[in-house]
Amino acid sequence: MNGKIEVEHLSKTFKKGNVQAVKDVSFTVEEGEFFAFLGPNGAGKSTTVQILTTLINATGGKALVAGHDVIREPDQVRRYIGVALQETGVDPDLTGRELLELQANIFGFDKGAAKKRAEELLGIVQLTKDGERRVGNYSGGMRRRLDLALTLVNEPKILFLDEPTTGLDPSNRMAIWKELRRLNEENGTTIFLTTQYLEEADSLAHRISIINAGEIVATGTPKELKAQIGNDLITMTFKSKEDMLNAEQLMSEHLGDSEVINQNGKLTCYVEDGAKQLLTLVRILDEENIEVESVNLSSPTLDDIFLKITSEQKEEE
Ligand SMILES: Nc1ncnc2c1ncn2[C@@H]1O[C@H](COP(=O)(O)OP(=O)(O)OP(=O)(O)O)[C@@H](O)[C@H]1O
Repeated sequence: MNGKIEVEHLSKTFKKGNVQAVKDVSFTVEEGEFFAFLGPNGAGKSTTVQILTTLINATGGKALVAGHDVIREPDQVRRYIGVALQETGVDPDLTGRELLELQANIFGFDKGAAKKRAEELLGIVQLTKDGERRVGNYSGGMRRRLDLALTLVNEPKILFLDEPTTGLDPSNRMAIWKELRRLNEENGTTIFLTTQYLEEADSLAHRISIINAGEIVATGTPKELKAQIGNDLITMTFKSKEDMLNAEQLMSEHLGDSEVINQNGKLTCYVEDGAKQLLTLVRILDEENIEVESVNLSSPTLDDIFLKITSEQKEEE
């Protein structure tokens, strides 16, 4: 047994609607690695998690989890993994403690051991004082923390988390982040996490793959990904839409088409020598009497990379 995830040319087409949700995806997650799958709604993140956790079958390619084939040896795979999916159906009438004890029973703990494990896990996810409340009355954040505790009952070697913090307030998000970091660092748990939040992937993961429309479009450490898009980022806003469109044209002529992105009323561009380019651009716009409202020069964040890669893809399509 190893704590690796090995994926080769994985594809999934849903017959219903003929949707190709995952297209020829390959990656490896090393034992003990914290890996994030980052992508927008509908990118194929949940589908990939469902395939890797044996809940649905791929229509092409191959995946090994903990050294076992997800299609031929699903029972072996399930022995070593923990899964927290986006929607979990639990009985709302049971208390948090009862649910944890039930889960421990399913994993073969006897009554005493199940009680002990439930107590430990309630402590880890800071739900000890809410353990006797019915899960139906838990808040969203409490539910997520309970979901995480449920996945930890059998001390999985590999943990799959599908958007574990979506919709949570900052303090609940921080509590989950802290626990995930601890599991990865202290227990050596391999973690595969999907997220739409760039700062989440940036802050937690050793490596990130960006997935868009079923395809991996970039992979690297957060630092490598940031380095991919050039040194500096210039952002400008304009007094009017007309000025913005004219500026877009002029800036594209100066910098080359692919370098200027028009998004949410702003123009952004990635350049090697930010300060020098900024002066040139302002001069060009001024000559044409285009009124610039604000100008900003900064280093790129993961957010910017994501925007750049996905907008390049849209252009290709
Ligand atoms: N059971 C299904 N039948 C048909 N199409 C599906 C099914 N499940 C997912 N899809 C489609 O596959 C694509 C990928 O969906 P998926 O849920 O994997 O994306 P996601 O990245 O997890 O998005 P989100 O962040 O919204 O959860 C979408 O177009 C979705 O509509």
